Amino acid sequence: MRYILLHRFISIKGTDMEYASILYNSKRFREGSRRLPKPKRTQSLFQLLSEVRGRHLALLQAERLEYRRGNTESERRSERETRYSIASYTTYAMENIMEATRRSVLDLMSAAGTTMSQYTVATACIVILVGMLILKSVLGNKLRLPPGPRGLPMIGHLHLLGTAPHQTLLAMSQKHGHIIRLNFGVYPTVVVSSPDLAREVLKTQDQHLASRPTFESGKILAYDNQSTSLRPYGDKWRMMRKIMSTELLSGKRIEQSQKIRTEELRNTVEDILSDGHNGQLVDIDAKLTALVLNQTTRFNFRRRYYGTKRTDVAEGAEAFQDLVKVIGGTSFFFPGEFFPFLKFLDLGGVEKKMRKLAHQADVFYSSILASHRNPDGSYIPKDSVDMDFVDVLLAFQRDNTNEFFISDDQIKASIQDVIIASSSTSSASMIWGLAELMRNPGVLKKAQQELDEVVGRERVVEEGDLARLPYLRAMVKETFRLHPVLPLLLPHQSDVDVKIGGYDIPAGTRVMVNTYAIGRDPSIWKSALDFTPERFLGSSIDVKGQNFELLPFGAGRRMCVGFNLGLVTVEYGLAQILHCCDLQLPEGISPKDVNMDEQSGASVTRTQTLMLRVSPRLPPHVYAKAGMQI
Ligand code: HEM
Repeated sequence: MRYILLHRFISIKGTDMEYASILYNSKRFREGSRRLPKPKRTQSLFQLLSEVRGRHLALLQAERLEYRRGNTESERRSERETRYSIASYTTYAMENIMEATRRSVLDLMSAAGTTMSQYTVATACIVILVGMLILKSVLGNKLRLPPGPRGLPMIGHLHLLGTAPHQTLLAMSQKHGHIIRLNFGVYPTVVVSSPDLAREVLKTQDQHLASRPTFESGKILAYDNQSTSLRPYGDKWRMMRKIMSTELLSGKRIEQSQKIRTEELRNTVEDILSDGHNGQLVDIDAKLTALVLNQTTRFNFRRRYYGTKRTDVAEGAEAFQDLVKVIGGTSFFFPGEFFPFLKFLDLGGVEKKMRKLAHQADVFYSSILASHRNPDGSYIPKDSVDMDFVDVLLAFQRDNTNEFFISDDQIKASIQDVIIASSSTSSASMIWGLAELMRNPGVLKKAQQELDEVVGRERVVEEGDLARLPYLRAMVKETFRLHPVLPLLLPHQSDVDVKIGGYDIPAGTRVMVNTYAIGRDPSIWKSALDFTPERFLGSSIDVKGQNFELLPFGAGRRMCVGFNLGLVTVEYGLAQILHCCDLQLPEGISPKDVNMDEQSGASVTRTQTLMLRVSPRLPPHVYAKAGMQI
């Protein structure tokens, strides 16, 4: 406390407070200070203060540099140890400023009544000044925090969130306003729910809010939060993001991978129609999940792990499918995530389960890396069109001219990132779209009519046709509006004190944008809860992060790096299925009975599996021409 109060008059800035508390809480830091010699009695308060200030600022500067580099917590810790001596001196000096101040006061008292020396007068002035500054920082620095519901001691508002937090937060914003402040365990969190506030977070203040919180689950499951999506904002994050956007997700690479998308889609249509033969119900969730996972793993490391009738399913397919199922079924909600001081108890054994899962996943990622390193030490030539994402990362690792080294763990974290980020989102979006179409047969009919008019019935739809299918694309936007699969985006975190909507948001606050609430706001959207793609026809509203009323991929620095790929995957996938398949609800179920209940996991999905009757829509020779055996 003394450290923090003194800190405030040495350098009064939010981020510094965060660094200071990290340092103050470090055990080695405090131990170090005890080993240092006592201050000289002759050292004046002035001398002590200026020395402390110099050393203290050097330390803060170094700490800031680490933050800017985007180092994870363990990387920051190890670098901090090397600056241990500066840190310990600072604490030692802080302790002794108190001592010097006490001595000055005693001097002042003993000087009273006798001749006051110049030194005593100056010291008295400083003591008064320091006292005033401390008082100001304690009393005068009242923050204007956003409103919010009353929370419970310790747990804050965690108990209110339920199984679909975005819905609870929408209800709270209707009661308390478009910006609310909550505590999730020990973490203060601000949630905004209007386009204007979203713009402030993701555009105006983007620079200060582009970091991510440190997740306890990410420490275990994402190699100490080393994935692009979880890394703190800084140089290392920038480097990984650049590799992803230029090497993996550039327009050219997406175009080159069109063949993979087409082949996998045709396999899926074949599979769906074969399963639906004789009026059998088809598990659409399973088919679309397998589709996107095959597209993703082929695109990133040339393997496919799903497909019952095909021979090119890779070795270890069962292990991969099990892994995906376990990740999907694991709850990342555990007490240690919100109360780090309870972590050692591992209540419910969740942490133990996560460690087992992390080990299982690591074995799989290690095998992918091994298969990309030829036994004779040769590699796929740089700039070859056959290079996949893992090849690109390994080439980067070998190139020692780069500013940062990419470790194997970092590559594994990136493989996991692309698998989770691309598959769970794209398949869930397609399933939501199909469920809405089954609830709205008029929209389904219009979308299929457009396909027949533009593509006809003598060939199957191609990715190049999408530009000429405005209704289908409007239908996809409407799906994103009502069913954003990451409705709160990923949490952002402020790294300095900022203002949002006129409220003070102290450094270290987690900030979320409720795109679900924005998408359903009746003051923005007419008949907000109806599924009406027509609202986007002739409208300039897009999903590319420029229109803050529609943000399925976020906006700004942390916007989804794969949004182009995600969008084309969803549009092309839906177009192909709608064009090739006649879709019917199970007998006895009417459109209004289609259940739209939601559950939150890696992304927001339907609670019920979408089961449909499916039959061919096109003449048999068209499927044969496209290489499908129907
Ligand atoms: C329909 C499909 C997709 C949707 C709806 C979606 C949505 C999102 C959203 C909302 C975010 C968080 C933005 C924020 O925090 O402000 C995000 C981040 C991310 N997405 Fe996607 N995404 C999709 C597909 C993909 C694909 C195909 C990839 C490809 C690899 C991908 C990779 C990522 C990554 C790496 C991040 C983290 C970016 C960062 O923190 O810098 N996503 N996505």
